[in-house]
Amino acid sequence: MEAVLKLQNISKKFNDFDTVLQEINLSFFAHTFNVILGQSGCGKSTLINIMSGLMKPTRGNVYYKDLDISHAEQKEMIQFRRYNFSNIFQDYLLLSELTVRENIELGKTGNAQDLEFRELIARLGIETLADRFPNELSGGQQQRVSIARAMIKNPEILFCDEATGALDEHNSKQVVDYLKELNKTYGTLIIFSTHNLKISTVADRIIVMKDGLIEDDYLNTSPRRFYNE
Ligand SMILES: Nc1ncnc2c1ncn2[C@@H]1O[C@H](COP(=O)(O)OP(=O)(O)OP(=O)(O)O)[C@@H](O)[C@H]1O
Repeated sequence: MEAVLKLQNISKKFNDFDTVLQEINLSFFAHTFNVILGQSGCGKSTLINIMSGLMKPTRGNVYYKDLDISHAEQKEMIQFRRYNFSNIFQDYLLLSELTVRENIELGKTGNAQDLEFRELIARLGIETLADRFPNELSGGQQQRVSIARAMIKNPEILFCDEATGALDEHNSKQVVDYLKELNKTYGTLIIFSTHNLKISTVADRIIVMKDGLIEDDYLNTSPRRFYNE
């Protein structure tokens, strides 16, 4: 099977002394749900930023299929990311003066690849919330809106950096169940970072990070669902 995303010898230093990532080699395959598991400060966000093209590595290369995205010009990268990648973060980053529908529609490309709005919000269990404003929603609902905004362009890869970090256990499990559903329905390759071992059990593959290194990398033969079984 050919990798969709391939990291070769990725290292990152923020100054001459602190090496945050050391010689990381990883390949990610189409339609899979991957978790990067590690304690706070081990380098998960830095790795996700580099592999999604938001940050340049100090050394090494990131390939999307045959394209080296780690050395692309910023303008080229913005255009590339617009159609192929989406990121979600711990903060939902919704615009408070826009409704849920308007926030989600910001993510559209206007191309045929865009998903159908109604179907997508139904898959995320937020179909009754389209006309509300973000401050009328719970944290879990706001994160599902930010997932819908990221997903509406039907990206090939969805990067989720501590996307459940601000949620309680119940809402975290619900959000990862919904992500799993999107991964199955649309075939989106998901790369999800977390420090929460329980949350990682939904994944097809678990990559364990420690101090800027990959400590373990294994397939999960029986990925679980929390609620929607
Ligand atoms: N822009 C930066 N400048 C200097 N050091 C940085 C910068 N960004 C991150 N670091 C350092 O890199 C290390 C890894 O940080 P990173 O945010 O990647 O870890 P993490 O595993 O995502 O942690 P968390 O789960 O707390 O977000 C930390 O020691 C952090 O202080």
